[in-house]
Amino acid sequence: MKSAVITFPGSNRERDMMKALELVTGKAPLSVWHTETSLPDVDLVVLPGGFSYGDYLRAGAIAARSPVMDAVRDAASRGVLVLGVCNGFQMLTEAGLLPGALMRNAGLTFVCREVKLQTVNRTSAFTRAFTQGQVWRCPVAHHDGNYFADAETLARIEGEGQVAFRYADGTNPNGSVNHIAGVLNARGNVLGMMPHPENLVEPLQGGIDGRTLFEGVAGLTEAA
Ligand SMILES: NC(=O)CC[C@H](N)C(=O)O
Repeated sequence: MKSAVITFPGSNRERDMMKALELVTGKAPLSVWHTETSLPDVDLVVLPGGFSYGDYLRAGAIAARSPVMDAVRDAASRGVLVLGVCNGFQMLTEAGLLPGALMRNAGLTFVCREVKLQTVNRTSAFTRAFTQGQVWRCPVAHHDGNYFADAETLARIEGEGQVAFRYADGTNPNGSVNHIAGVLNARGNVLGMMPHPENLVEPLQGGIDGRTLFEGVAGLTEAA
């Protein structure tokens, strides 16, 4: 599987993401700077976490207007897989590639801890390697992770199965509506999520729960 990770000014999880992808897929991703106007021919494009443009204006808002985002939009429309983690999720909502918005955490503080996620839709490449309803561990680190969508949008994404992950076991760290931690586009090839699966892929990190997502993307395993 060929992948590319886009770095923006202020990204800080791009290396973690590249290491996780190489570890799980056996192939090093390409690194793309945000000023590029085209993308290499890849199966997966990743917008990593961080503090692009210092989170000025709104987290992800300025990066969402980067030159490379037109190429990301084009890739998504062609069915290429696009994954946005944390700041990347914020960029995808700001770019209109995913519904809803990420607001300031309900507790108004930065949260850096481990949460439990439940996989509630396993029809996408990102979620197919999980079992239905699987609860898994994943770290979060953000101050704007409070997912919100208006009532109409919420009813639509819930009805269409676009909610990929929910915070489970009372671990919602930010007040997200319906405990939503990850959202798919209608076609299922774009996923945004606040937690960081790339930070739980080898025993040295305290667990390997995050590997399942990358295995699904790479088509390595598919749960029954
Ligand atoms: N780890 C991250 O990507 C953080 C995203 C963003 N800067 C926030 O704090 O909400």
